Amino acid sequence: MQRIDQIAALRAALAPMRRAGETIGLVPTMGYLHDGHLALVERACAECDRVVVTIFVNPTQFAPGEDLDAYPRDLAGDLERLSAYPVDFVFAPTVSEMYPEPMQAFVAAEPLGDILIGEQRPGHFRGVATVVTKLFNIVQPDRAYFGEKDFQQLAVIRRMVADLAMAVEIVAVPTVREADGLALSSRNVRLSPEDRAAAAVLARALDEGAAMIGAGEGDPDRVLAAMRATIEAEPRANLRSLDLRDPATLAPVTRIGARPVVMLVTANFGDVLLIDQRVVEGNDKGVTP
Ligand SMILES: Nc1ncnc2c1ncn2[C@@H]1O[C@H](COP(=O)(O)OP(=O)(O)OP(=O)(O)O)[C@@H](O)[C@H]1O
Ligand SMILES: CC(C)(CO)[C@@H](O)C(=O)[O-]
Ligand code: BAL
Repeated sequence: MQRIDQIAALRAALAPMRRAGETIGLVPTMGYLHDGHLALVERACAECDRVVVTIFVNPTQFAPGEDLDAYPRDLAGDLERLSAYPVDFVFAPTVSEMYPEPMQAFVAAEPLGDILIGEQRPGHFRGVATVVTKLFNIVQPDRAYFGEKDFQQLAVIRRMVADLAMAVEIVAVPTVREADGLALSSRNVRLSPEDRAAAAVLARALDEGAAMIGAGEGDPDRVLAAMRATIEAEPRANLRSLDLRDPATLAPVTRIGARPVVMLVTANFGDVLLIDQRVVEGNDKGVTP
């Protein structure tokens, strides 16, 4: 495993591999790696001849006042964790390597990036779409791996790749969870012990919604009301958003039927914003019991 921090050096190292017909997998991350990231790495290693993991806390996806400075970082620990996998390159550029000059070209992710989390974090998905495009241009991967936990991010990237005819296959990896259901996230480390324990309520609410839908509930408002009550019963949770949407378009769903739906939640515990999601297959009853 080779650590590279220059764009030109990574391109030079990958070029002969690409010419030799080897497939290249890309796992973009912001570091502070946990088992969720490692599930992406493991999948990439299983499916691609060469694997590049990128570690870059991208400033352009953080709005002023967000947690850019507080975002956890541990490059030495990340390299140690990655050394257990057959990763070829860890690309960990500095901000000035990625953005040597103020940017004048961006990838807009609209309107999909303006709704839901985009309303809470204006400009976030423009920053994500732009840096992911830049990473795609640097690495030119055959496949790129993203977690379902960041469900809207995955939807934005899929649309970007389709709309702009990017030659990369997007692979979605299921969310890895703690024993109590909490989705692994780099930000979990910033939770107080009390908030960490309380945060499991998000996964419990998602389970509850899934169970209602599985039992035949067809009214999204009833599902969301039950989930909201569960989350609001936890005093440490500050619910920011709770939505039930079409997984492909993220459009609101008025009736749950045979088609899958996705439940999306964001909540603050202290100043830490957590997100979670769950896709449910829908039900063929479409009735409110
Ligand atoms: N629990 C998880 N299971 C599977 N994939 C995950 C999980 N958490 C993050 N990922 C994926 O890892 C990639 C890098 O994510 P990132 O570095 O932002 O980590 P993160 O833990 O999501 O951080 P944060 O939630 O604090 O933003 C993304 O594609 C993300 O969806
Ligand atoms: C995809 C990504 C690495 C872009 O900075 C980031 O948004 C993340 O870690 O999910
Ligand atoms: N996992 C998404 C990156 C962010 O929160 O900025």
